[in-house]
Amino acid sequence: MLHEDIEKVVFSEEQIQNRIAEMAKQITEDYKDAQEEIYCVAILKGAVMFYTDLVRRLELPVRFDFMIASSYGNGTSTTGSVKILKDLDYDIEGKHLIVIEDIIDSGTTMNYLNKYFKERKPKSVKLCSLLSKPSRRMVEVPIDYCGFEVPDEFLVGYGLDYAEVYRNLPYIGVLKPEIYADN
Ligand SMILES: O=P(O)(O)OC[C@H]1O[C@H](OP(=O)(O)OP(=O)(O)O)[C@H](O)[C@@H]1O
Ligand code: HPA
Ligand SMILES: [Mg+2]
Repeated sequence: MLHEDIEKVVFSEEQIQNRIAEMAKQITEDYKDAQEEIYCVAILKGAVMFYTDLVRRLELPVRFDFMIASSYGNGTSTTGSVKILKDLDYDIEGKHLIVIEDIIDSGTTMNYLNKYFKERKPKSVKLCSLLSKPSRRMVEVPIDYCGFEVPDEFLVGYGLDYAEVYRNLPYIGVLKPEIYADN
């Protein structure tokens, strides 16, 4: 039903948490002299776990903001069309923005959102993603802080879903092939 559906664990809870601690240290160092507060924007739902674990380790004054963007539906490849289901709460003009994502896969979502952010004239925008799957990239997306590069496998857990399930796993893994509806 949950753990039983996992074929293999790709990153354990401990590996994820250790890497997040390193990333948070780096970000804290990079922004320590920033005069203004930092706007940390989670791209939900996938980024929920990573966001909350990362921001609590940042030793910086940050503001929370959330966008909800969706493009995968119930499948394992992008539909190519990104829907914004919730917009930012704040006006980001002149602000430092750190965009926090769970995964950059084809790059479609972040390519779309990058244009959207730039139109709103922030002072700076950096992208922080726990995972990157470079072999699937359809459009180039520069990642400023990347947790792990992953091979071409559909991953679940730690925020990542298949058909909205498995987000609550504390680790990241690959499902057994028989779980996929299109098999
Ligand atoms: O680089 P891409 O190919 O665009 O894939 C990455 C995006 O796909 C996932 O979101 P999804 O649309 O599944 O929504 P979710 O966050 O609610 O799961 C993930 O959280 C990223 O936002
Ligand atoms: O590998 C993935 N797993 C879950 N959601 C995703 N969205 C893009 N890539 C993935
Ligand atoms: Mg998803």
